[in-house]
Amino acid sequence: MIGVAVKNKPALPEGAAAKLAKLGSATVHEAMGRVGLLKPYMRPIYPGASIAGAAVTVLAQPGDNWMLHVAVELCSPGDVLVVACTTDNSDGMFGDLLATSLQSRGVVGLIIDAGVRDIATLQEMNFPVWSKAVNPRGTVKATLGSVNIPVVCAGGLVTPGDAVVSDDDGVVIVPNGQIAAVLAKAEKRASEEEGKRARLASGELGLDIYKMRPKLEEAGLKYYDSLNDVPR
Ligand SMILES: O=C([O-])CC(=O)C(=O)O
Ligand SMILES: [Mg+2]
Repeated sequence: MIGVAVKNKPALPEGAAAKLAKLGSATVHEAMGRVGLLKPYMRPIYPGASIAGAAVTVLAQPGDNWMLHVAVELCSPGDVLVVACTTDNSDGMFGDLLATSLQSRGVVGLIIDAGVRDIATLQEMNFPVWSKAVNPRGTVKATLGSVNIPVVCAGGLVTPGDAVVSDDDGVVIVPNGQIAAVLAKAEKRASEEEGKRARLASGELGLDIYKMRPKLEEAGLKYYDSLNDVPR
């Protein structure tokens, strides 16, 4: 689907973005049933950023950032721009000028399965980007793609209005219709982790907390006092 720009998309449930950002990509991905992650080559351009928001999607052509300019107008406060390419590309499609434009519309970050440049300025601006590459190589504005259609970005399906959760660990996509259920599961998981963290900090072993000893024994694990005692 090329040459299409869709103006509207579903909103996130009220308050979901802040909760998802706080829970983080690892907990949200586990709560989804260990799915939803983009490929781990998608790295933040600086550490410490943690965002969640509604996806505005772009399908761009390699070496061409024309559709990013089309997308800016279709973004609303709290959105995250998600850029996929019709074929593999790592050119520097995005920099501080486009970021200035997105920030003026309240966009909280960019996920791009291609390259980004001007990263020192992006860090100063507090505009986080997760990308495949950092690359000063510039792009043209010559070939149509699309905005706000379903795209595959870094191996993950992203539909406009899905929740994007990104932090130092990576990027996870939560389909819009699953957000409430995933939030409930993720919050339960986070509170259970708090209890576990306190027990581990006090020196209790995961082996005991998770009742692993009988299963390890059943699987055949044997302890020896010294390497010399091991039959061979
Ligand atoms: O202008 C471009 O093509 C990308 C860029 O560097 C910017 O947005 O600052
Ligand atoms: Mg620039």
